[in-house]
Amino acid sequence: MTPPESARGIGLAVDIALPPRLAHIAFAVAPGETLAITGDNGAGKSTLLAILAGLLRPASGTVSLEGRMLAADGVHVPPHRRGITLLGQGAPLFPHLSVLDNVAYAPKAAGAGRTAAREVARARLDEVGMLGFAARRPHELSGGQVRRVAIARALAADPAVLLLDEPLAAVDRTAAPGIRSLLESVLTGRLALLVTHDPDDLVLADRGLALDRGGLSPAPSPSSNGRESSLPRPDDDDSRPFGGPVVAAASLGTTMGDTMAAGIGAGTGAAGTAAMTTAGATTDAWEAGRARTPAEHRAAVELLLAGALAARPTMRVQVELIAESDRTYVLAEDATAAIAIPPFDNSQMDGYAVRSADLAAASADAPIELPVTGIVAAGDAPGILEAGGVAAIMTGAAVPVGADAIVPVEATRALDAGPRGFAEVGGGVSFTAPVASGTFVRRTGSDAEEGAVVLPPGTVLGAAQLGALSSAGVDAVEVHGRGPTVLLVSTGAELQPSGPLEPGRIRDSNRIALTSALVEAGADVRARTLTSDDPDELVALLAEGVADEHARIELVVTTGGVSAGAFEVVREALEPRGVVFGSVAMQPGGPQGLGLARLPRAHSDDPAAEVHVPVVAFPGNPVSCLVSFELFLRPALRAAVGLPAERPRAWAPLAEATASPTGKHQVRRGRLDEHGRVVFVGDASSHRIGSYAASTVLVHLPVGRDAFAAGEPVEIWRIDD
Ligand SMILES: Nc1nc2c(c(=O)[nH]1)N[C@H]1C(S)=C(S)[C@@H](COP(=O)(O)OP(=O)(O)OC[C@H]3O[C@@H](n4cnc5c(N)ncnc54)[C@H](O)[C@@H]3O)O[C@H]1N2
Ligand code: MOO
Repeated sequence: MTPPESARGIGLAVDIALPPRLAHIAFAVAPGETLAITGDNGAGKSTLLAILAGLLRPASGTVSLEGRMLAADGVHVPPHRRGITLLGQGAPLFPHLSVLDNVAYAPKAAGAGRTAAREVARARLDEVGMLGFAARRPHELSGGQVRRVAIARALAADPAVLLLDEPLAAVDRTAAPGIRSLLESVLTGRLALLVTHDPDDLVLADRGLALDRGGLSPAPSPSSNGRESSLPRPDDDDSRPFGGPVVAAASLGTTMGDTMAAGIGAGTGAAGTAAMTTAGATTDAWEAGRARTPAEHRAAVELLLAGALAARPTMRVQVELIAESDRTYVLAEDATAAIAIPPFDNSQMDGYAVRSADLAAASADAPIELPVTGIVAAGDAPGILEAGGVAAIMTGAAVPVGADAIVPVEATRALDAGPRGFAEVGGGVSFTAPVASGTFVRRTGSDAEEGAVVLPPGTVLGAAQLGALSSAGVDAVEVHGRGPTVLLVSTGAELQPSGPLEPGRIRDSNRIALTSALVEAGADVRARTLTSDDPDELVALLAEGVADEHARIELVVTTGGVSAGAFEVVREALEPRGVVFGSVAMQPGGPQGLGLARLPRAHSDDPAAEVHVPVVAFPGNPVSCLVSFELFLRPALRAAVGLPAERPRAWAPLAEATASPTGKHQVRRGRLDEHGRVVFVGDASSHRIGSYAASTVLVHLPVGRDAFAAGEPVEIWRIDD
């Protein structure tokens, strides 16, 4: 595949503050050059690609391509007008399209007719070895196959600039060499950025830069692919193409990239399904003046928070402290057995340790009598069993060397019975049956071998897990730390935080409900109530909260003041400061706000000084804000601290017929009856927090339907765990 005409003469120049730490990075990529970017997790490599693709706005700085400004103060060329294609790590396929049409989507979006687009798609699918799967739907493919189709889709766009984020990471091992050589030919002479951990991938690049938390530096061993480009190249050390050294800019406080994530809904609008984010393919619904699907909005929230939530610190905690704590701890690393479980061969029964060969001829008619040569109690060091003798042994005691089976005491007869039916040392025991070697012996390491992984990362440490760690001699483990520190601000002049209610006032129940929800998702919460509809007061409160050195706020969540009323305090305060407000085609939770807010820096001598903080603005209705939290924020927060992101999901038939707004994905509250059918609790009104509290499931009624019949299966999320 040769690069398109449009790739000729292009150079990419980047000079930005990179979230989350706003390290100043500057570099250029020459026409035809492939630049590899390596470096730490969480340093911002994927964020950098998202900024170049136009999915995120840089907090400050410029991105230009062939002299054309793509991003600068006041400039944001949308993703589909950049001529840049991003193959992101997720790069999900459209679930409702065939493999062929998924790949044909890219050339079609670029203006090709259906037949021509499909022709291109077939060629690309052939190159990745997936032509035989053209008619299949994505759910019929393995993870590695999905990745190959995503690669084909990225290449089918034939972009002037290609951004590849760990392109081979999810490709099955057998297919990887073929895909690598395909990429090699695709990248030849094409301007590309390749983010990778895999040293083997560096062969694809002309040059490497390492990105760490401080910024960029030349990669330790920039590897050349040996290709000779006839196109002009930057200087060898051009991590500083603009003359100055690469410096880490002073942190502007808590930060994250602004976003107007491009998202393509799954078409069904099913809440919670990951949105498609393919730069170059589409534009953001809000930017186009449309409502986002829930999936699109979830993707936008996740993009906004990607920097704040990535690579959070982990910590080492004593197993004993975890057992005593009421916090939920999640393993961040493999826990490996320091000692085997069990640590030595031991008896599963009270009885006699024997050499099975000695009893081979035993039968009821011809019992074998053997002398007791010793007694082994649990805790005794293992002894030796000589041939022709047996040892009385207790459950959990070490099996003597030489013994290979245990016969329970009740299956024997002591010739001179001592205490509890056991023969005394020196007495005889009669055996009436042979015993297979290994019987009732708990072998060393049969539960976990020494050095084996007892529990993988992501394990929630409950009673059994902590017991296993203790058995395996693990005294301390690496666990996830807390999630982000969140400033939760509920707004509304009607709110009364405490005391007997005055006329027209209500309790600030969102503050209580969302504090609990955020804590359950691992966050640290600082909650405030703004009992005013004055935007300046909200800005002052936020600026003050974010400036608090001790709190180190990483995310602001607000409730209320986002819709169409006369006093929409959140919208009025934050719309001019970079937060974007729009609709999500769902009910409840229709009006939403999201973005990186530029706030005045409190206590600064410079009146122009700003801090930037991500803001997720939920509607004020109590059900709306909790459902919004469930769909948009909870998964990302929980995933960031290693907790299972999603609610347990299932399908269940409706016990009763219901109506739903056609143009919206509706989320209702319900319970399961004794036949496992969904019964609604309360109606769809979003003030009914009491009905919500009595519910055990959230019920999803997808967009595009206005009526659901009794007996029809619907998706439910369990919220009672
Ligand atoms: N003309 C229109 N009116 C409304 C629209 C619309 O599109 N056009 N959208 C409705 C929808 S949908 C929602 S949801 C709400 C969202 O409103 P706001 O986010 O602006 O929230 P408020 O107006 O401040 O409050 C709504 C509702 O919730 C109660 N509330 C607010 N905060 C709390 C709290 N902390 N604790 C308990 N209850 C709270 C508040 O008293 C209101 O009853 O707008 C609709 N209107
Ligand atoms: O969409 Mo509002 O959130 O009905 O209730």
